[in-house]
Amino acid sequence: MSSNTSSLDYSIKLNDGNVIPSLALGTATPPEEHEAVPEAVKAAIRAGIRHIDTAWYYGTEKYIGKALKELIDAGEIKREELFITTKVWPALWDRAETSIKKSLEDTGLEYFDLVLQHWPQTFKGTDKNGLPSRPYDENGILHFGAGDYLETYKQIIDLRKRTNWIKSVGVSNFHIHHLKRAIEETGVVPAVDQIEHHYRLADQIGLIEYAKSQNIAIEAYAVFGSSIAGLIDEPIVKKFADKYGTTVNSVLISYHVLNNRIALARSKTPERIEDFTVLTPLTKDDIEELDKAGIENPKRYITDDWGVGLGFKHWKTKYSWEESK
Ligand SMILES: NC(=O)C1=CN([C@@H]2O[C@H](COP(=O)(O)OP(=O)(O)OC[C@H]3O[C@@H](n4cnc5c(N)ncnc54)[C@H](O)[C@@H]3O)[C@@H](O)[C@H]2O)C=CC1
Ligand SMILES: O=C1O[C@H](CO)[C@@H](O)[C@@H]1O
Repeated sequence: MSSNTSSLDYSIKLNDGNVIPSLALGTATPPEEHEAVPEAVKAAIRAGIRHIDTAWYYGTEKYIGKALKELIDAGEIKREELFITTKVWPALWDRAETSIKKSLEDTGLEYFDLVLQHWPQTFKGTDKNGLPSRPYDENGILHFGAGDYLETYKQIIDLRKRTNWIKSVGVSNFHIHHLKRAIEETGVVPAVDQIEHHYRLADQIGLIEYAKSQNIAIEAYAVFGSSIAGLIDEPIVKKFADKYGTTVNSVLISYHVLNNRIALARSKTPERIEDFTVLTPLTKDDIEELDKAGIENPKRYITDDWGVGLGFKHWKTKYSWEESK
């Protein structure tokens, strides 16, 4: 690896032959920050990032679309140079076509490079605003188990055959048993599994090994510790940033990129987004040290377990457990 290698130089060939850039800008942004999304997307693309991760659920697709249109119209970038991912949310589990159509309309795109099933879960009903988002009832219970979760993956596969909307098909938050079932029942191995992963989430190691055995690429989310940026101030991360003269953002991204995983990273600050592209040349020993620290002190930031068995045992979400059976 030369000293001027950048995380932008890394990409992965998916099991369907398509190539995915190893670094993506994440866009799961709180509503009060949606207006900042176009500038973040523009900053990312201007910094050389070619991969944008979004989802119907995030409500940010029209803001992404605005930025893309501006850059494409100005001749700064071509659509085919970008890799854009969307996802189908569990409340739309049996309406993948509706979901993807809306995502296409909002982004103004003609196709997505990757469409993921967001969770191996199905929700019933709508929220208090009438939206199929997180449909908690008046007692604060989220009713899930509306149908067979695999229906969503099957519908996305079918849509790829019937339309020109989708290049690659994948899943998110699937554990080993979900992946096995998806492969057995459809014969289509997901191109990626997008999961929470960082050095403090040691319980993903088995899943990652299984994915590798099936040639499923791993996309890591919450690489900075999600919305609370919980990993940014960790002394061990700072230590490696200081050792290599880089930033904590660069260390946390490089941990994945150097391990052949895709890192999804979010910020609305252009200077930080530029730091995402800097590679920290972590050695095998550095990575082992990070892994060891995580095994000793594990942490999961996204606690929407919804009974899908991701291994997080310490969080009480308001769901009706009975309905998941
Ligand atoms: N498939 C799924 O279920 C999920 C997918 N995702 C995807 O992954 C992306 C990344 O994950 P996120 O949860 O957004 O979190 P993240 O781990 O990328 O952290 C984002 C937060 O860190 C802050 N931050 C970044 N650098 C910082 C610094 N140097 N100092 C202080 N704060 C800093 C940002 O302002 C933001 O609040 C999402 O945006 C989304 O695209 C995220 C969660 C779940
Ligand atoms: O993608 C997602 O983002 C939210 C929170 O960041 C999470 O619930 C969902 O899976």
